[in-house]
Amino acid sequence: MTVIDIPGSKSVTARALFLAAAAEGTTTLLGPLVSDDTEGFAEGLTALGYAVRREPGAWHIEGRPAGPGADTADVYCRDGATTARFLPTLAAAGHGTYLFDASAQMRRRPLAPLTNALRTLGVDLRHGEKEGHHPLDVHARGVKGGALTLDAGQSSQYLTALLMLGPLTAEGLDITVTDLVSEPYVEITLAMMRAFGADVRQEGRTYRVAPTGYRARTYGIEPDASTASYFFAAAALEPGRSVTVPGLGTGALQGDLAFVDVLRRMGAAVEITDAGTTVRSTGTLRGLTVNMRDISDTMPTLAALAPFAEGPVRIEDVANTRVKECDRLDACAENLRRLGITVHTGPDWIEIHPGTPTGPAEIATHGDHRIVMSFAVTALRTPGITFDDPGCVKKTFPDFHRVFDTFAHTP
Ligand SMILES: O=C(O)C1=C[C@@H](OP(=O)(O)O)[C@@H](O)[C@H](O)C1
Ligand SMILES: C=C(OP(=O)(O)O)C(=O)O
Repeated sequence: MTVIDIPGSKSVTARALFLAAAAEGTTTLLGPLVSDDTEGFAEGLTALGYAVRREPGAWHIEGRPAGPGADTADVYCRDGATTARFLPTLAAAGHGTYLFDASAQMRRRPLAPLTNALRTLGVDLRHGEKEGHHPLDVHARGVKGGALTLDAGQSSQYLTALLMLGPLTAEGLDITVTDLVSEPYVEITLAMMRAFGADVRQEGRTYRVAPTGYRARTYGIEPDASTASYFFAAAALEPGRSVTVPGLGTGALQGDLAFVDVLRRMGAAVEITDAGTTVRSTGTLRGLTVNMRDISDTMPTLAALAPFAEGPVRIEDVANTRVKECDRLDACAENLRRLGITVHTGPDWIEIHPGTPTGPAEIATHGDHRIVMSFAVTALRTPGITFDDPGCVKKTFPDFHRVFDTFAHTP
């Protein structure tokens, strides 16, 4: 059995940084993810005038309940959608003029439902080049609050950003969603807001947030469940292998841990305890049809594992994976075909047929960390796989190649 220590969750670290910055007092985050996304978030906070002190294993943030310390700031959000969507929302609660920009891909990714909602709340917000996209200027003068209707059918991050804004408004916020993807990420948001002292209630499709502000605390970041999926998939693939990820067990916040239920349906042995999760190969990997709307960051992991299943693997309801770091449905199909695998795709689905992937082949990463980490699983059984941009794993797991290679060579 191999035990793998997975770095901290990107989603939990990003929320914790927002909540800590908005809280009364100084927060210490234990085990934050150190990667391009979360360093970009922390640097964005620093640019906005928050005091963030980073030491190995612990980040300390002095909260500013009244909003950013800077009157003006230029914030570069890099490639991280949590940064690009959460930070302008945090800044809106303060007083000042803040300019936000992001990577070329992040500029392409949608933002309009969030920025329109902020405008409905009275925030003076202007898009610099294209309506509904980065770059944007926020002329902040506090947010009164009120009621909103939101379409979060393309990204739950719009809802998360607005929920976290709620306690910082003068009168509170009621948000009614007409559509919602990636719902388990909203559960993370609600749990973490409450852990920082917020009063937020869900009544059907309406979320009611009271204007309480947040309280600082010491907060431990759990390992990243999406990152763990590559190791779980590798364990399910390799006869005789098993992997245990400590710290991701029954109490885990992240919905992406449900990826192990998909592996269980395919034939892997899965055990989830209070202490962690273990996946073991049984030598069987069945095909299946699975809806991954709730856990779509693990769609590429399953797609890359799929050729080794005994029957076709069909993944449904994942349209929003087309607006992530790349168009992930097309990127998975393109790369599987490069390996000689038969694949069909539709607007929101992909179907992968059993086959023996054959190299040599270069994987077109499209700068997407998840394409690299997913096809590293395929590469365990496919000699000759290389990546056109292996370094793009820095977005969430800079040390991925070393850790995965060590894992692959440990019996
Ligand atoms: O809130 C979050 O931390 C995230 C929500 C999900 O995005 P969508 O809601 O856009 O699917 C997920 O894909 C992303 O990696 C992180
Ligand atoms: C989609 C992702 O990231 P984000 O939307 O936070 O940029 C991801 O990490 O797979």
